[in-house]
Amino acid sequence: MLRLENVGLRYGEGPEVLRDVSFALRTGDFYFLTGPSGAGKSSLLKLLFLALKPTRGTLRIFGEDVGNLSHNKLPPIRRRIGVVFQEFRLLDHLSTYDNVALPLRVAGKSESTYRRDVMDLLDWVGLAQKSADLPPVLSGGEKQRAAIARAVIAKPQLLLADEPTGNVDPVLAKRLLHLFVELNRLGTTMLIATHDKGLVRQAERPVLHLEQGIMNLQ
Ligand SMILES: Nc1ncnc2c1ncn2[C@@H]1O[C@H](COP(=O)(O)OP(=O)(O)OP(=O)(O)O)[C@@H](O)[C@H]1O
Repeated sequence: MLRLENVGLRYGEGPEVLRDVSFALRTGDFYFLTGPSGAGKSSLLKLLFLALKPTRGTLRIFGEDVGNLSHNKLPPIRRRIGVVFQEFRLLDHLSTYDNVALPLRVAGKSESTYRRDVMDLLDWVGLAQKSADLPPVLSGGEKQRAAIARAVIAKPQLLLADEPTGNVDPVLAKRLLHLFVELNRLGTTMLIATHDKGLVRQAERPVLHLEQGIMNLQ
């Protein structure tokens, strides 16, 4: 479902921050992405979410050579991908409920078909009491859980998550891991960037490790 061959990335005229990265994910895979700060994890996730294009090499997602696709071909591919951004990117003028429901609304679903699912998911991530609140009054960990709920609500084919447990305590991290495992069991391919060694140990999934832009399978 996703294949990188000798992918390189540089920002402007700067040095390469990803160098000859090659790996493939098959449908149903569950990988962690680790590496020290500045290794290139977020940059790699941005490539996979089509926010950036490789400066060399090839990147295929869902069979499409996305490095060479025109901009108007990208949105339908993006809609098949759920993303948890490191900085959450919630919409401040929408309630927590409306933020989480957004991917379903954008997909043209009517509220009566998803209201129960959104409330159940908010309940699972411990935000049922906050469903009417706007993001600016949520704590960092609450925003993170809302961002995760929004990324998973539409059961995407691929989930990319950047430090999804960076702002929550170990008990909540375990609960969120359970959510990712369940989503993966239902067919979503997972790539989760994390510094959380406990999370990686508990999940017992393979690890892609980036170091100065070079990737190794651990
Ligand atoms: N927009 C940008 N313009 C120029 N350089 C950038 C940009 N974004 C990231 N970089 C550089 O790319 C390199 C990799 O950064 P990236 O954010 O991908 O690392 P990371 O592994 O996700 O780090 P962290 O764990 O701290 O989030 C760093 O040297 C960073 O300074």
